[in-house]
Amino acid sequence: FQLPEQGKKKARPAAGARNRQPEKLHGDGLWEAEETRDCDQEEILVLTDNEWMHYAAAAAAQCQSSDLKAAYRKVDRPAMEAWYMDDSDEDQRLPHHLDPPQYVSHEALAKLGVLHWVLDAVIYEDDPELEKIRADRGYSYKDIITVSPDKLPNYEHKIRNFFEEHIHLDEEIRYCLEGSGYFDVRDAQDRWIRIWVKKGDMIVLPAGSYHRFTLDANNYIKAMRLFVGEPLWTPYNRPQDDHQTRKDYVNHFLQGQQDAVIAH
Ligand SMILES: CSCCC(=O)/C(O)=C/O
Ligand SMILES: [Fe+2]
Ligand code: NI
Repeated sequence: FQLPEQGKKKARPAAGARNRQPEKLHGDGLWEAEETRDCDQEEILVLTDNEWMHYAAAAAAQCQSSDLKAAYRKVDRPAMEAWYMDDSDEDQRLPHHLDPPQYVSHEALAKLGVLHWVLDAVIYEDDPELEKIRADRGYSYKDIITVSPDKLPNYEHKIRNFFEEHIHLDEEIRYCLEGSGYFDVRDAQDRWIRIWVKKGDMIVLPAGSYHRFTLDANNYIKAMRLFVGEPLWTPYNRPQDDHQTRKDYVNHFLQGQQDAVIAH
């Protein structure tokens, strides 16, 4: 693959893909890398998702400009989707969109303290970008969990517990290496937001945030679990409103957003 020269090249999703429903952007979508070699010469490369991942990763690794690096990372695959949930009792593995769907931006997730990166899961065993995040955030511990009916011992019991609304006293950090699943979080008005995590998505749910996890209809996820120090996976099921970790989360992330709604 050609690598970008600083400031000269742009990359964007294939034009046809932009008008499709967000779900269809995943998987077998094609990407275009538009390379401007000099002022009047342009070349469009059409790449598969996998090729594009490698192209973008290589470009980011060799590029000097941090602005350009960010631009390449941003478009290297479709954004992780999140949406408000309906309140139907149907199978938890279904998407549970509102009608019409109401998507939630990454900025709105960030206000709830939910962090997100897209990494190249193909190279997870030796990925400088992952190692940088681990070093920056002190994620000294890691292991891998596979959640599927045939791979996870005591599957039924565990999947039930994952879907009980709970908090942890530390961040919940998960990096999806294969498959997919839903992490549900509460917004400041206590509405459920469903976050669809797929291969390459790494998310952090803050300590004290109510959340739950379920597989989607594919029934399979392989994820890296990370932690600062010795891991504690203990869930504290809702209600935990008197727990100091919960109070700290509410004060830090939700209070301002709740006040803003009341002021309207
Ligand atoms: C994909 S990791 C399984 C879910 C989990 O570990 C957890 O703690 C959910 O809240
Ligand atoms: Fe959890
Ligand atoms: Ni993001």
